[in-house]
Amino acid sequence: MILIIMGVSGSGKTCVGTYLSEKLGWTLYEGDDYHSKESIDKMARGEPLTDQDRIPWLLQLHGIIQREITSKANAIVLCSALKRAYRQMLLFGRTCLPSSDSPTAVDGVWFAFLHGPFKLIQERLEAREGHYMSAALLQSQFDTLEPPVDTENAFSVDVQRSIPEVASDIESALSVRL
Ligand SMILES: Nc1ncnc2c1ncn2[C@@H]1O[C@H](COP(=O)(O)OP(=O)(O)OP(=O)(O)O)[C@@H](O)[C@H]1O
Ligand SMILES: O=C(O)[C@H](O)[C@@H](O)[C@H](O)[C@H](O)CO
Repeated sequence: MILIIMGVSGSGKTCVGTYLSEKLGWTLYEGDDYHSKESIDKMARGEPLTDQDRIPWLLQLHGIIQREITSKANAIVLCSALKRAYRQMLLFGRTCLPSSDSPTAVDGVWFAFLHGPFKLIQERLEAREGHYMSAALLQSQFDTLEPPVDTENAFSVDVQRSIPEVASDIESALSVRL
């Protein structure tokens, strides 16, 4: 089973993913670790990434997902995956381009979409310390976001709850899909 935890910056991907990885013993891949230095510097300057910035990053994560599927492992991948085309690229690599009109899924790969009100996520980002991503980029994240649809093997999780509760909601959603 591959769980891709997605959502805008500040939605809680790292906190919830780390909590779940430790609880379930699943391997955790933090998508931020695979951004280029140029992309990180760009975000640190308060500039949103473009599709071109994200493609090599998404293709790296696609390679990881493919490898984990082949080894029949359980793993958690943290990736904003804001656009449907990005999610298709995570699943199918370059072959998904141009993105098809009808998104498709891969058996055993699920997207947990962390969602919540702009103001709450903004407050959490503003309180976060030691991270290059500024709260000033949050609006561009919401502007770019295309919430996943059911045919993408996706489910939504409300982040207006504690980290353990959000994690428990993800576990419950997965348990009825296993
Ligand atoms: N459910 C929650 N309840 C309270 N605080 C939370 C919750 N989820 C995340 N936070 C806090 O919000 C901030 C952002 O969380 P986190 O870094 O996990 O988000 P992210 O989606 O990984 O962000 P990015 O994509 O920028 O890395 C952190 O300071 C974290 O402690
Ligand atoms: O797609 C993007 O714009 C980035 O992945 C952001 O969503 C992340 O929040 C960034 O990696 C900081 O962690």
